[in-house]
Amino acid sequence: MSYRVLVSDPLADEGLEILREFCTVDVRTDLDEDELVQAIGDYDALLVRSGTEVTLRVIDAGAKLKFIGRAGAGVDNIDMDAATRRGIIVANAPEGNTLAATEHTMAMMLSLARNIPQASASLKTGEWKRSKFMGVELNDKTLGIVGFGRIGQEVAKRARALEMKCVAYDPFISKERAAQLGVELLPLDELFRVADVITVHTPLIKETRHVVNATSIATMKDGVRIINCARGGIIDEKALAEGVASGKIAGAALDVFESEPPTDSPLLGLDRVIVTPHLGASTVEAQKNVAISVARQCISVLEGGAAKYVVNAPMVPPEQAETIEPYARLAQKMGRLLIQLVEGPLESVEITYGGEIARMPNTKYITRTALKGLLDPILQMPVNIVNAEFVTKERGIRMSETTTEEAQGFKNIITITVKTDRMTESVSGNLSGQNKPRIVNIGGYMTDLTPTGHVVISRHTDRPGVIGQVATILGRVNVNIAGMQVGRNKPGEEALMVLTVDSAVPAEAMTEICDVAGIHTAKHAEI
Ligand SMILES: NC(=O)C1=CN([C@@H]2O[C@H](COP(=O)(O)OP(=O)(O)OC[C@H]3O[C@@H](n4cnc5c(N)ncnc54)[C@H](O)[C@@H]3O)[C@@H](O)[C@H]2O)C=CC1
Ligand SMILES: O=C(O)C(=O)COP(=O)(O)O
Repeated sequence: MSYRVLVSDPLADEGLEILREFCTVDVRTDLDEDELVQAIGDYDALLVRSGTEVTLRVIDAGAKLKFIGRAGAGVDNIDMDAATRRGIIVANAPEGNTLAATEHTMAMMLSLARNIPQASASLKTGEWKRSKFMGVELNDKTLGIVGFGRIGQEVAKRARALEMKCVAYDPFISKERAAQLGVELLPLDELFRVADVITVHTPLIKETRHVVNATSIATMKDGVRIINCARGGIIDEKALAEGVASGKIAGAALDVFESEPPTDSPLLGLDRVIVTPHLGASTVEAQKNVAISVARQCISVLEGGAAKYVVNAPMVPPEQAETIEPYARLAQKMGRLLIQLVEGPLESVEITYGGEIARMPNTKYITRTALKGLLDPILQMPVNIVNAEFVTKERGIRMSETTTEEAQGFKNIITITVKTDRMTESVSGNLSGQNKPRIVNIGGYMTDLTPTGHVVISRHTDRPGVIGQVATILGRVNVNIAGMQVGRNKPGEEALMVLTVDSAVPAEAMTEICDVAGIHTAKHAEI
């Protein structure tokens, strides 16, 4: 059991059992931030729910951390930039608790409409007040759904069954998808104007912070009811409390809060506000689902594999992996070759996808592996698929990815061009029959190189005697030449020579080769 996993929020036994088969697992749900910072250095993975703030300090202290798993959907409690910079894979379990959160939302809406929590509490104190708890029907009312993703859509299906009219706002969902579910997409301001009940189901991001605020509340119907089973912070709690206190808002149902647990929130003192302590995902079924999902992803990542729901790196669906992976491996080798051919700090990297590969949806993934190939050999920190783009940008290296139909006579071609403060170099590669990787062009000269092992790549004046001298030097240091290719554009001008050799070339021999009359540049590279 070489891997150690820290579980810092309650996780269902079904997940813990899977983890324990492969790892040493510590469940410690009582740690504050300082204690977590103290402890995390010993662990390869951290699994959380919403109760743990995975801050920059925690991530920085997690020297061995490779994986942070969120047993649930929302990842706003994890410092994503910090994890990404460190190359730590963050994954969640976004599907496992959708129905639990949906059903909780429906329960909240029905409770709001019929004052069930208040009536229950009143009766338990010995009262019998039937007129005080007069409710409203949901039938025929308009439900406004802000955020029409997994939960928003499931809520809509159930609200339609209650014969509510459903309208939704989500800038990333098509009208057609909404129409299939009998839902009309509206601009947000219009949704706020027409809805009798508003429920929010977005992630908490800067665009959604306080979307329900004093200004938007003023545009809503008098007597509107508002539900938040998504994230505290999507609704401005102060504005909500004022709206409820003034009677503008007939009631609010909250499962989540800006600060959890909410201590001195004015909302807790209002009769017309019903609350639950972040119970949206708290069903036996959902907890089993999310625990199993993160446990499996955790083990897969620790064993060098992929995670299904990575949040901070491009994901390749399993059915596309077979096509994409060989290109990713080629691009990584091209990056690795290029970095050994150039001198000086990198200024820009340009990656062009030509031919059929240009139409594939996962070029971002290939780009990151190319960047890993380029940067991993020269940086102290490990560069991987998670942090490759982040590290590139952080180092001020301009990066561009272009796609074109033009494939220079091949079916597919990838070209990587790098500029440093003193030179430009490019490498093109493709996959030939049976996905065999080839380097087909270096710096504008055609080649046909299998990218493995040691190579010497030189530019020289195309005249008799130069190649012979290089071969003599290599012979003298006992480096066997396995293959040779020379490319030139015109006789007598510059030519590019690629020598595949069976072992590394000593530095002194490379210096000697560079000094041969007629040699312009010469580099040894291991691909
Ligand atoms: N109370 C609880 O225990 C639970 C809460 N949640 C929370 O519910 C929320 C929704 O979860 P899912 O439906 O699973 O996520 P999802 O990712 O399937 O859906 C979120 C939707 O919000 C949309 N969106 C993004 N930016 C938007 C914007 N600016 N305006 C409007 N819509 C925007 C996205 O396009 C997406 O369709 C999340 O905040 C999640 O953390 C989820 C599960 C349990
Ligand atoms: O999945 C989510 O986004 C949730 O909010 C559920 O939170 P929890 O795992 O119950 O702390």
